[in-house]
Amino acid sequence: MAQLTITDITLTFGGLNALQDVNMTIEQGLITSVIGPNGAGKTSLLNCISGFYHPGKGKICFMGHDLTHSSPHQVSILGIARAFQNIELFKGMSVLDNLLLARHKNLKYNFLQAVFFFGRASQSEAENREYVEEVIDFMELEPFRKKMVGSLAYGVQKRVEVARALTLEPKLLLLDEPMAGMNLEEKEDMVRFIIDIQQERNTTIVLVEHDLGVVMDISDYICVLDFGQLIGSGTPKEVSSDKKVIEAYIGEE
Ligand SMILES: Nc1ncnc2c1ncn2[C@@H]1O[C@H](COP(=O)(O)OP(=O)(O)OP(=O)(O)O)[C@@H](O)[C@H]1O
Repeated sequence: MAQLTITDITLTFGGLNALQDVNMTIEQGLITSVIGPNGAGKTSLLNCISGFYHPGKGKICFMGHDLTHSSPHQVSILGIARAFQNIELFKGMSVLDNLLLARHKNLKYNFLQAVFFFGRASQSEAENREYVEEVIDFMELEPFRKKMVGSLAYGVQKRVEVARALTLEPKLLLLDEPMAGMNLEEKEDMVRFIIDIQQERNTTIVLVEHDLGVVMDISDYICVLDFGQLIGSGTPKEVSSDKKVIEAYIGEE
């Protein structure tokens, strides 16, 4: 079943079409990877889905909601979370505090209840903490929970970035190069986490990743962009034997 449909979107910067007439369907529960050479439009696509950019033309629908012109906050409330290519964490705060802060949007109490910390305020706070602790456990971040994010190894920071997105209880998780700059062991760990997020948390994943070995291994479906246009899509097997794709991208590797 389609969870997200992208219909004919075009995004222009000055005279440059970062995305041109792109159509894509993201199926619920699957890992869909978006690949393409540098500058192909992959991050621009994630920016359109997550409300940071608004396409000049076309439509983006998520579970029946038109989010073409929604803000990042509205998109996140609908159940789409994103882990950024450049880690977007507060480096001077602990892992636990970063995750609690991200979860802030779920607080369900008014100003008075917050000031006196009664009723819904204390209950909501307890539920948030419980959820964050579960995410810490799931992402195996227990040894780092009180550590400042800035003091952690890069691979662990990337894992915290994914955990931050998970605290929003996403139905759709957008991962922008989650393995960039990682060593082999860190990559293997991240691959395992991505598969667990899909299978155990029943979360749809859109993955932008340059490591084609990883992409071919874990994707259910692959979309290939080149100069802002969708030039191919299909299963890893279909895409890897698509002549146009080989010419534009895989042939370069
Ligand atoms: N804010 C912006 N202003 C102007 N041009 C932009 C902006 N964002 C992206 N672009 C341009 O749009 C095109 C697509 O960029 P985008 O970052 O989406 O590509 P990408 O496939 O993610 O590349 P990479 O793999 O290098 O991250 C590029 O030519 C880029 O220079």
